[in-house]
Amino acid sequence: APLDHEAYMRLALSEAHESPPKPSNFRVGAVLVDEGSNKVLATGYTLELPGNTHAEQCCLQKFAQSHDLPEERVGEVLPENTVIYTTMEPCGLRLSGNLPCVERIIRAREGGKGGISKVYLGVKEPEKFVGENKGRTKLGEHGIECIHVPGLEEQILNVATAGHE
Ligand SMILES: Nc1nc(=O)c(N)c(NC[C@H](O)[C@H](O)[C@H](O)COP(=O)(O)O)[nH]1
Ligand SMILES: [Zn+2]
Repeated sequence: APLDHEAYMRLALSEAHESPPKPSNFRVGAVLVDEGSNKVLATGYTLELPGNTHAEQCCLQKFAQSHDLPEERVGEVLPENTVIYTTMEPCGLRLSGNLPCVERIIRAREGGKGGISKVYLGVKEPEKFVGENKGRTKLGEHGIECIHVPGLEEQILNVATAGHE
């Protein structure tokens, strides 16, 4: 059955609502999906896991941990046709200096399997913290397709910036 992209993006948006508001980041939700079986592999939201974590990072870490692996080895266990839905495009640079999610998504291709082949995003990152996000270009250079899922932009941005004064 063809994937219902809007349904998965709505699920990611519902995850974003779980994120504690904070002025220095965006409240984002993400869903890791096996496109082959149409199954949700993991969900995540900003700050869900300890350590100033991002939504996409939480998906990868939770799935890796469900296989007793650290996040950096998630590529060893991802199904062939894994994709990720994220309400906001993956970060290419973080003010905290933590490893950006674009790098984590590219790293997931190591480990010999297909890694993440597509990133479905609800909105581009506003240029509030790090200026223009160049992550989509870098993902494309590694054969990872970025696809905009339209229709939820206003709701996504309202949730994302709720912690900002
Ligand atoms: N795609 C995405 N998912 C997230 O879960 C999240 N919080 C951001 N936010 C991007 C923004 O650029 C960074 O939140 C700031 O640059 C601050 O960096 P930290 O979050 O403190 O590492 N972007
Ligand atoms: Zn990130």
